[in-house]
Amino acid sequence: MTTTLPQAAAAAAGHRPVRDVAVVGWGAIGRVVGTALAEGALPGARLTRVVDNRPLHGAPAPQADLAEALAHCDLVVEAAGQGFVRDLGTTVLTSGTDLLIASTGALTDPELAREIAEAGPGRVYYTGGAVGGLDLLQAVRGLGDLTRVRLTTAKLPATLHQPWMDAELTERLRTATGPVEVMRGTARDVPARFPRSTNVAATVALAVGDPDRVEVRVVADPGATLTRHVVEAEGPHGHYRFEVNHAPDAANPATSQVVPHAVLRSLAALTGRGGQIL
Ligand SMILES: NC(=O)C1=CN([C@@H]2O[C@H](COP(=O)(O)OP(=O)(O)OC[C@H]3O[C@@H](n4cnc5c(N)ncnc54)[C@H](OP(=O)(O)O)[C@@H]3O)[C@@H](O)[C@H]2O)C=CC1
Ligand SMILES: O=C([O-])CC(=O)C(=O)O
Repeated sequence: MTTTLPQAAAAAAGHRPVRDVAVVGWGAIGRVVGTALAEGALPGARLTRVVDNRPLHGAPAPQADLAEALAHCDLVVEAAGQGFVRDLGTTVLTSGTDLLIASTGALTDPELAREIAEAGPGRVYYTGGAVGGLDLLQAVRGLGDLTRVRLTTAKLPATLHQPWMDAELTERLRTATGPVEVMRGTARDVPARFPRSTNVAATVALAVGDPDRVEVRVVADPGATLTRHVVEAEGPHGHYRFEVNHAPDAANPATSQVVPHAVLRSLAALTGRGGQIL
């Protein structure tokens, strides 16, 4: 059994402290992340509690409410949805617990973004999730502002249907035989309209530093058996294009299969594991 030492003592003894992790949201992302942690996939982290709206059977750690989870962890992985970040993100941080967020779309609300940024002593982190190239876009900002940033997301129509859509758009999605543009906007307004499908826009905005600068197109494509995200950016020092095509999760095709593995990669960095590309 691994023993957790207090951080300072562990550092003095040359040991890396083991992070106690609670996963909130036991769905397409949380289930893979939590199972991997419980199986010891990440030596610097262990699963201590699982939080979900529904009663769980066979989870590899005790199910708990958030208060109990916070008493048994020093890091919460949010894999629940934007609502959790909005309602309970600051609760996690003010308890002194770090928070790794997947539902970055919640941060497009400027007031919440400010509250989360100012809350502590816990620290907030964001996973890159389904998009890549964010490290480079952040680095490029050191040379000056990007002048244009665009994200095009194409997904299967059923994953993009929303309660606010009118009958005509709903019918166009249902009967689409080719790509249908369902929204054009910015990373400020798109993630709130597609809360389970376009957090990537908000994540690109976090890398770029400005949600209003990121132009977003959301396309429903019956041929998109792979979910596609294309990030294009340009500035005085160069231009950049990152395209990813992901297999969707079988049970929840709104989410790409790679996302829990992006979360695990974020966790590996948080545990201070060497040999990481940061
Ligand atoms: N950054 C990125 O690239 C991506 C981010 N995401 C974000 O991650 C979230 C989770 O994705 P995914 O795992 O696919 O979603 P799933 O719907 O598969 O799983 C989410 C689980 O969390 C539960 N849940 C929701 N709200 C709460 C809450 N407040 N407290 C406890 N449990 C809760 C849900 O229960 P119930 O269904 O009963 O509400 C469900 O069991 C998405 O909603 C999205 O915001 C997703 C994909 C990519
Ligand atoms: O998983 C994906 O491809 C993207 C996604 O759902 C999101 O950004 O919310």
